[in-house]
Amino acid sequence: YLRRRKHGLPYPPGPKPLPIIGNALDLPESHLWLKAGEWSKTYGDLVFLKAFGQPMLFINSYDIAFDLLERRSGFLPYGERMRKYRAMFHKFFQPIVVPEYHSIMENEVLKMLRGLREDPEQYDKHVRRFPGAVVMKNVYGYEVKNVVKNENDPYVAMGEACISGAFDVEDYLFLDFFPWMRFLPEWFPGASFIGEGKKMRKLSRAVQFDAHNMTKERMKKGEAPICMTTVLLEDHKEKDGNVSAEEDLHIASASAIAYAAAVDTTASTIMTFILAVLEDQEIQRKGQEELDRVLGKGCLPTFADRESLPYVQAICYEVIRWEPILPLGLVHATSADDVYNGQFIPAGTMVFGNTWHILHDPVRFPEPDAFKPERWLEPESEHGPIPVHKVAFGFGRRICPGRHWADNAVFIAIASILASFNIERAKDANGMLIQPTHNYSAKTVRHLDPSKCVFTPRTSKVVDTVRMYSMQQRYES
Ligand code: HEM
Repeated sequence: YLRRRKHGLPYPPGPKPLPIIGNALDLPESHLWLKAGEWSKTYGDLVFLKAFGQPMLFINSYDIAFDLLERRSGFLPYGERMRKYRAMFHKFFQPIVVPEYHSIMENEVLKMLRGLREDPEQYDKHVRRFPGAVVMKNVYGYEVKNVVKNENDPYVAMGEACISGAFDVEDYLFLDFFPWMRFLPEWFPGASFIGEGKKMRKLSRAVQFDAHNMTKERMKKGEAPICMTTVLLEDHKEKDGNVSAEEDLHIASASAIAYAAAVDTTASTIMTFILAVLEDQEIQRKGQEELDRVLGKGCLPTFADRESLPYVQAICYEVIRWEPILPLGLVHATSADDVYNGQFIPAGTMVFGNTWHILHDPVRFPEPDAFKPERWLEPESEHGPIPVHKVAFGFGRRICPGRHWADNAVFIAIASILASFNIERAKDANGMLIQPTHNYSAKTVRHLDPSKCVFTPRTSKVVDTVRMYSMQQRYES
């Protein structure tokens, strides 16, 4: 209050706070992005709240997000450790490096197609395996086991447990408001988070180090393929040929983060594509028509075909726009007091860029809830769609470092599924079509539940390609 008085400026507008608890009762239990969008109708595109003294700022327009998070990104700094990780991610996920992973992606897509053909009931698992397998190869040079054989890959199982635990932690966000609660004894009613915290700490250490140490062992034996871990370890060797414990920890952490950040986001995006097709078969028909016309029926696309497939590309953009996987991005905090358009933003404010709202703006995206790839094919105009990659991957210097990788992985997965299968709604025991589910978890990264559907191979040529590939795999193993 005294700081604000010093500036003599108002906070940005927002719902009226109550004494002590502030706006705590205004915050919904889930789908905060929708509520924040609603507030913009009353308060404008910059909405300010305080819950138990914690200031929060919601940015509901692209222009303000660009101003505050891109132009003034200095007001959202990051620490030395994050700077280091970002440099590591950049080295392996920047646009000129990602094409080096194309052959791995094309190869892993074939395994996904095989999974979808042989075991369609578990289609979500095969979709999830794809980004996981590519990133495990990129990061650790490790070949993930197959889902078809129902083999549980130990590293993937551990990674999955850690990701799901990380999202469960969101149930304990109240600890940010009542930090003293961490001093409660574990037996205290409602203090189960202490035990959960201990479990998560153990798991996250295992995720950080198990695959990392496995790669180091393989390096010693001269068996490790070149990957992010081997290159970084070589780069950070000191004069005595060893990597310091501190650098080793940084490398292990950056690799584990890359895995966790890549799998969920990419898999959820591909799942959304399958939902869009189940909702509207016309999308599938048009995508397949383009693929057949450009490549010939039964041929699988490669990255070399991308430029010739504008409609398929438009489907990829629309999938990312329609159901943003991180609807409020990742929350940031301001490090210093700031003034924007005559309004005071105190240091320590949690800042949320409302990706969902920006990508559902009815002016730029007419009928925003409809899945319309065509909107990306229209000539660019001043009030036309904002390129999806400028919003869905965050803003400024904390922008997603994996966006080029994700863009490539999503394209090859969607184009290959379209070329290979007709996906339709399954029928129930009475022969009635089963409605697809729109059930997304409401956590930071949204997960879509699988729908009941049928994958029918489109041509025997695709079946043969996938089968030949499977035979080759069996022969090799
Ligand atoms: C469709 C897929 C993806 C989407 C929609 C997505 C979206 C995002 C968003 C919105 C952020 C927050 C940016 C911000 O704070 O402003 C983020 C951060 C991040 N993403 Fe992604 N991402 C995807 C895929 C990936 C992949 C494949 C990787 C790694 C290979 C990755 C690595 C990261 C990392 C490490 C961060 C944290 C960066 C930081 O805090 O400085 N992401 N992502």
